[in-house]
This record gives sequence, structure tokens and C-alpha cells, in this order.
Amino acid sequence: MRSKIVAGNWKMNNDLSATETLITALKEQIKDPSVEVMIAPAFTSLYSAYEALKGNAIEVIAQNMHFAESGAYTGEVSASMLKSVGVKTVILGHSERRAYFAETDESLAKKVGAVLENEMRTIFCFGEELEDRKSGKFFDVVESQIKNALFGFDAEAWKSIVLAYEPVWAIGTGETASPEQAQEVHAFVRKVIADKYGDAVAQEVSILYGGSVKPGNAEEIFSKEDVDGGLIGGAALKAEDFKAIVDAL
Ligand SMILES: O=C[C@H](O)COP(=O)(O)O
Repeated sequence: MRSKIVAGNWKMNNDLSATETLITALKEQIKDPSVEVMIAPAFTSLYSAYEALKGNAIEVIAQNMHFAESGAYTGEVSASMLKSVGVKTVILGHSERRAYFAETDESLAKKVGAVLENEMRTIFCFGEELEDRKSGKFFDVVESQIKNALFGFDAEAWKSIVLAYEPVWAIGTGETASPEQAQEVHAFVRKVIADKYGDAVAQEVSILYGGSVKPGNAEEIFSKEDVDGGLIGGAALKAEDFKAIVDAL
């Protein structure tokens, strides 16, 4: 049975004090979730979040990392550094990283390699831009993102890979992919994985949806067969909204 997951990506929000406030509220609201719940604070808040959530069901994850183990990469953070503050899961390939920080399928493949070497897990994001959706090229775009970054790894690696479909046109815009649009892409990607690795591997991969998920639309999106949860941005910054989304899965 593949995992059901709701992960909150806080992006560049919440300093140390705001992190503590939000975590206190989350601990009050989310006590015994029936699905995996994760939050991804900024690097500066990871350790305090980890300490504050020790013994709690909410996992603290990171938003990004570098592919090298150490060295002259000013401003970057490695997998082992993340592990040293309790992080076991890293979001990679978010469209904001691809758009603003020039991340490519090639550099992402290296990052996924570092995740695997460090026995960590990744939530790997993929998704088309608006023009790809309009021109109908979105299947080709998502297929090449998955193949280029992830098909160099063996079947075993897929035990450590969670996917998150995030159509760029739906992120932070208030415009959500319809449940049918999400299901269509998720099922397509599962088939792409099955064609390469076999159905047993593909059926075990959790595929999350991200892009303007809110308490009001989460249940409908999560009701789709191949949607195994959500990667939540804006709505993850309010404890009651995030709880409502967790409850909807
Ligand atoms: O990582 C989360 C996604 O970018 C979704 O963000 P959003 O829920 O604010 O649209």
C-alpha cells in the first residue's frame, strides 16, 4: 500500500519565532493523523522545528539541498548537514527552484543521487507551465522531467522517491487543476514508471498533487484514485487550514 502524505511547504516564510508559534498551533490541532504529515520550514528553523516536534507524528523536512557532500559551494547545504538536524526527507525540483535558481533535470538527478546515497527520501516535484498545458504538450513535458531526472536509478531507488505533480499555472494562483486533470497526469506518470520499472514498482509510488490546495477543494482532489496526498503551500501557513487538508485525505 502506498503512503498517503500531506506535506506543507512553508517556502521563504516564518522566522524562528513564527516557526515556534505555528508549530505550537499544529501540535494542538494535529494530534493523531491517519496519514503521513510533514512540514518544510526554512533552513534556519529546521533544528528548532525538529526539537519542538520530537515524539510527535509530524515530520520535519527540507525544501532543497545541494548535491555535493561538502566543499566550496557558498550558501548551500548538504544532505548530511540536513541529516544532522534530524531531516530525512527533502523536497527537490520545486518549480520555483527550477524557475529562479536554474535547476535542471540534470542537476536534479545529481541531487536525487545524493539523497539516495544518504539513505534519505525525496519529494520530487514536476509539472508543466501554462503554455505547455494550453498547447497540449504537457504529457511530453512531465514525461521528460521524470525520465531525465529519475530514470537513471534502479527500481530499489523508487522506495525513496515520492512524486509531487505541481502544474506551474496552479501554484499560488488560486487556480487549481481540476481533480480530473490531476488524476489524468498522475495516472499517466504511473504508467510511464510502470513501462520502465514494472507495475509493482509503479503502484507503490506515492504521487501528491500541489497547486492551490485549500480546505474547500482538498477532499475532491484527494478522492481521485492516483492522488495520494498533497504538497501544500499557502494553506500550510495556517494551522487550521492545514489540519483541514490533513483531515480531507
Ligand atoms: O509546494 C507547494 C506548492 O508550490 C503549492 O503552493 P500553493 O498551495 O500556495 O499553490
